[in-house]
Order: sequence, then C-alpha cells, then structure tokens
Amino acid sequence: MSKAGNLVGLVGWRGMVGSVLVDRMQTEGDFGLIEPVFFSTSNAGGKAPAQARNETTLRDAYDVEALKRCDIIVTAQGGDYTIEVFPRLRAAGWKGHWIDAASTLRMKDDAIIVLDPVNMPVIKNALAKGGRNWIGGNCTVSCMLMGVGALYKAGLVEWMTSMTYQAASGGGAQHMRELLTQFGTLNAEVKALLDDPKSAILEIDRKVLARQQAMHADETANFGVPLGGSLIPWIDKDLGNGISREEWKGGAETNKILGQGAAFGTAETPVDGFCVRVGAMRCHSQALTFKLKKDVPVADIEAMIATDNDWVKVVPNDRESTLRHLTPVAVTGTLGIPVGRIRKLAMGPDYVGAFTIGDQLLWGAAEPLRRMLRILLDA
Ligand SMILES: NC(=O)C1=CN([C@@H]2O[C@H](COP(=O)(O)OP(=O)(O)OC[C@H]3O[C@@H](n4cnc5c(N)ncnc54)[C@H](OP(=O)(O)O)[C@@H]3O)[C@@H](O)[C@H]2O)C=CC1
Ligand SMILES: N[C@@H](CC(=O)OP(=O)(O)O)C(=O)O
Repeated sequence: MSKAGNLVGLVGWRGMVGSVLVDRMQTEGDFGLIEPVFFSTSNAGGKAPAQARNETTLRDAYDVEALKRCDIIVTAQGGDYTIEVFPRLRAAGWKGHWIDAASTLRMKDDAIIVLDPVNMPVIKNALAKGGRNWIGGNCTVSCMLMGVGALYKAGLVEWMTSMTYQAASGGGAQHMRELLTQFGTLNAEVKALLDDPKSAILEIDRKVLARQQAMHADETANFGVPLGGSLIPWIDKDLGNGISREEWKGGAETNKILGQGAAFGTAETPVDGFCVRVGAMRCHSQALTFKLKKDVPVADIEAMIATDNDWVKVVPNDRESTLRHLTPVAVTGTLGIPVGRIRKLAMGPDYVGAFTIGDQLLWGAAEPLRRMLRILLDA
C-alpha cells in the first residue's frame, strides 16, 4: 500500500455537501492531520476559510498545476467539475488520490465506490493494487447498505426491492428552498380558512389543489411540478427504458459496492424498485422487501443488522418506537441509521420487510468521503 502525503486539496467545500464534509472533518479532528489547500471555481485569490493554516489564499480549482501539488484531492463540487478537471489532471501525470462525491466516475473500472463499513475489503484490495479513484456512492444506496448491509454480507439476499421516499436536498439547496416556499404559498392560500375552526376541510382542500395546479414556472423551476403537498415518482434522468437513472443506480451501485457482478466474476444480486421524491428536507427513507435464500427468524435478522456497524440501530417494530425513532425528523443531522418495521411478509417465510432512513448529506454524501480520506492518511 502506498502512503499518501498530507497535502489535501478541498474543492466544493462551501457547497451544501462540502459544508457538511468540512463540519465533520472539524468535529473528527481531521484538519490536524492534513495541510489543507482550499480551491474555488469562483473566487480564486480570495481568503480561505478558518481551517486553512499555511495556504490561506483560495486557489483556482481549474488550475491543473495548483491541483497537481496535492497528494489527495477531495471534491464535492459536482459532476460538471469532475468531467472538466479530472481527465486533464490525470493526463498531466498527476498520481494522487481523487476522492469525489459526484456520480461521474462511479461505474468506471478503475474507480471504487467507497462505503468502508460495508466494503472495507473491496477498498483495501483496490489500495493494494494501486487504486487512486475513490467515489462516494449514491445517497440512497449508501444509506440502505449502512442499514441492511449485514444481510448482503451474510449472503442471505436472493433479491431486494426498494421503494424510496427521497428528500428535497437530493436535488440541491435550491430544491430545499423551493419546497419550503411552496409549503408557505399553500399555507398562505388557505390561512383564513385554517384559522376558522368551522371552515370546511373540503373547501381548504379545493383551494390548495387549485393553487398547486396554478403554480407558474418560477414557483416550480427546480422540481418542474409542485412537490409541496404532492410527490414525484421520478428522480434523475429518463434512461428511455422505463427506468429512472436513480433506480438504475440502486442495482448497479449496490452490486459494485459489494464487489459483486461481472467485473468481479460473480453473479449480481437483483436490486430494483421505484424512487420517489417527497416533501422531506434531507433524509432519504426507503421501504425494503427482501426475498431471502432461506427462512431466517426475525430475531436473528435483527441481531445481524444491529451488530453490523456502529451507526445502525434496530427500531422495535411497534407503533410508539416507530413514531419516535423512525422518521426523518428523528434522524436528520445524525449519523444514526435506524432500521425498523422488520417483519415477515404475507408472501412466505423467506420474504422480509424493513424500513430504513438516513441523512443523505451525512452517510449519503459527506461521511464516506471523509472516512476514505482517513483511510488514505492511515495507510
Ligand atoms: N446534494 C446532494 O444531496 C448530493 C450531492 N452530491 C454531489 O455533490 C455535488 C455538490 O452538491 P451540493 O453540495 O448540493 O452543491 P452546491 O450547489 O451546494 O455547491 C456546489 C458549488 O457551488 C458553488 N456555489 C455557488 N454559489 C454558492 C452559494 N451561494 N453557496 C455555496 N456554494 C455556492 C460553490 O463552488 P465555489 O466555491 O467554487 O464557487 C460550491 O462548491 C453534486 O453535484 C453531486 O455531484 C452527492 C450526493 C448527494
Ligand atoms: N440523486 C440523488 C442525489 C444525488 O446527488 O445522487 P448522486 O450522487 O447519485 O448523483 C437525489 O436526487 O436524491
């Protein structure tokens, strides 16, 4: 394994994902282990943030010579940046480690999707072979595997289907703002009726619907249609075969993270389902159905899940526990990954249902990148 130096370039650090990443690095003392160099696509020459030590000026994030100095580059700047800069940097002979939140490089043969509590052996194997491209997984996939990865590791899953309830933050900061603005608009539309306890609920409902249907383009500029008081059963691009790109990632990335599939000379586990945008802020939730390879008692499944990693928590399958611990409001801002509603389904003893939630900016985006940085620094 090669030992990485500690000059670490940070790109995208002031964005939504980048801010969460910097915050986590601060909390975990990562800045004490590195010499950070902060880059900007918009303000080169400006003042670097407080975590900077010797490099107190923002460098130009498109300057390949400046980037080439870094032993490691961590970027949460987005896919367009990766497309533009990564090939130029490698073509210029840069041999450093590239850690990236964007999906651009995920399925490349020389890239590893990093989620070390789930796939540390895959990461170590790639490191030993000189791997240098470390990409964070899709938020929904990473949160799902942090929750129920134990069942895959145990080789129990014949197939899985996921029905997701994905937060506005998955689209970015502007989407969160748009959702909240829509909620405000709808509330204002019926405020007088809401304030009157004698008003008719169907009148309120009619006015809300009329306002939703009358929303003009600038009120739905990000989602394309109203999300407040509604949902959108399509996320990311249309692949043209009835499958959304977000749904495709579920199968493709889950198998790649687990080190399964043609590239590894093994069979893939079928993973498929529907991805749906709902009016949550930054937690992705998902209802999972497993077809197991054999009948395993629920207590054993719960024990496997509960002991898989330090962040997963089994929520007892009762109403009170579910309401208290298994909602986006309970999970947002934490690294906890609750898994609840675990039960056998009516289809037969091999069919198991579960419901899991994760903060899509933490385990869904920033945390796997931060942990990969630590793995490289410790290697
Ligand atoms: N949003 C998500 O849920 C997830 C996102 N990702 C990946 O991470 C990438 C970044 O996403 P996200 O953090 O949401 O993107 P943001 O739009 O929040 O930030 C991206 C960049 O925009 C620039 N920027 C321009 N105006 C502002 C502003 N007012 N405040 C902050 N930054 C600003 C910054 O670059 P500069 O400082 O150079 O001007 C920043 O680094 C995505 O493209 C995706 O590839 C991955 C998983 C989940
Ligand atoms: N597509 C995700 C967010 C995201 O950025 O995913 P990815 O990193 O796979 O592009 C969502 O909208 O919820």
